[in-house]
Amino acid sequence: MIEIRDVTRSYGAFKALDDASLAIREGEFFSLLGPSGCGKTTLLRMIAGFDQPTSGSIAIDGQPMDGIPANRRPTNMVFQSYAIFPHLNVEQNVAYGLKRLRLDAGEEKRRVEEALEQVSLTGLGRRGATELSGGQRQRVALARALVMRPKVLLLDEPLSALDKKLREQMQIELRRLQQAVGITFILVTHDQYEALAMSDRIAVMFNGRIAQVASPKDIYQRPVTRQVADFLGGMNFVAAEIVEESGATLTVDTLGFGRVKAEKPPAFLRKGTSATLGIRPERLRVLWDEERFDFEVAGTVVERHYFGEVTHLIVDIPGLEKPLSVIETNDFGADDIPVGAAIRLAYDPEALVALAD
Ligand SMILES: Nc1ncnc2c1ncn2[C@@H]1O[C@H](COP(=O)(O)OP(=O)(O)OP(=O)(O)O)[C@@H](O)[C@H]1O
Repeated sequence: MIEIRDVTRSYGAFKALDDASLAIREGEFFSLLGPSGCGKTTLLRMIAGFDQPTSGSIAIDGQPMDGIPANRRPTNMVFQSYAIFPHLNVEQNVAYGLKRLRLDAGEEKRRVEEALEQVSLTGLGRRGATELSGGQRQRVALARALVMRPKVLLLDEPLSALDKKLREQMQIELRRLQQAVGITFILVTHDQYEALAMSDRIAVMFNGRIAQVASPKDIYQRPVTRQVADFLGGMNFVAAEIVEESGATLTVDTLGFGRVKAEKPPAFLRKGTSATLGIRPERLRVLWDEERFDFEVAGTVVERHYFGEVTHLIVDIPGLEKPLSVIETNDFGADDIPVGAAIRLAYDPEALVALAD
């Protein structure tokens, strides 16, 4: 649907986007995720036609977009600062872009009503734009884009101005909306939870480069580099030495976990070189009393932090440079484990991922 091929955008010697290639599928909810300045808005603006690649090409629906201005592309953009017109009411705001299509009055009205219904604003059409909450204003901005029936809706941090609770509610609504209208959504965000919660697939970006493209689950559970792992929530890193490589499996030696097997990430990990293993804090489980597990590490609790439904334990493991971070639910009393306690932790070897540095 959208083919981005070897796209670079330079400002002088600086590359805001550096040789990015990406294929976004039709009907997909796709997110561009990364820290501030990584180039995600630059890429979105080039898809929209507000900016041109220095080199490389973008095609939408098989059509090369070189030289095609924004208003002739099958895309529509919703901005972070949802600039709706304060002197117009909701209906007029939504109908604004339709004017140049010169539809007859009945058809225009139908399309506006349909768009308002899609964003759950039915009945608020006559409301003044200034008489709306932040969430409602964001919906007007969405309706205004949807009413144009784009093939691709581009969203540049559309929820970042909303408070946390409303943002979470809008995330669910946006996802529902995308599934209902069935068009391709491309979202720019620096919020990993937002990307995980809404997307079919995510591209994680750093310094103008795409580091990984995968489903939320794969990005979270199978990050390919340390940087991706770190950006998407907590991760324990354990230094490892690669002793054997067979197909997709690596055998590595670690000080804390001993010799373990881990799935090989794509590219450049060779026998004899060092690597990093990663394991998420929630994939470590406290073993109680006589409970035994095939895969255990033993250590001492050095810190305990209570978070209501979970407790966060920091556990010092002999041989490990850094203590492990463990997140345990409180249903079995993890919140009662005292600092200084000797504990054992179970882990599933499948939860250990080998990461490229
Ligand atoms: N017109 C410009 N001239 C020079 N540098 C620019 C220009 N526009 C963007 N940049 C630089 O390109 C890099 C990428 O910017 P971009 O806006 O794409 O980042 P981003 O990932 O969207 O970040 P944010 O989340 O902060 O919006 C930044 O370092 C930015 O300073």
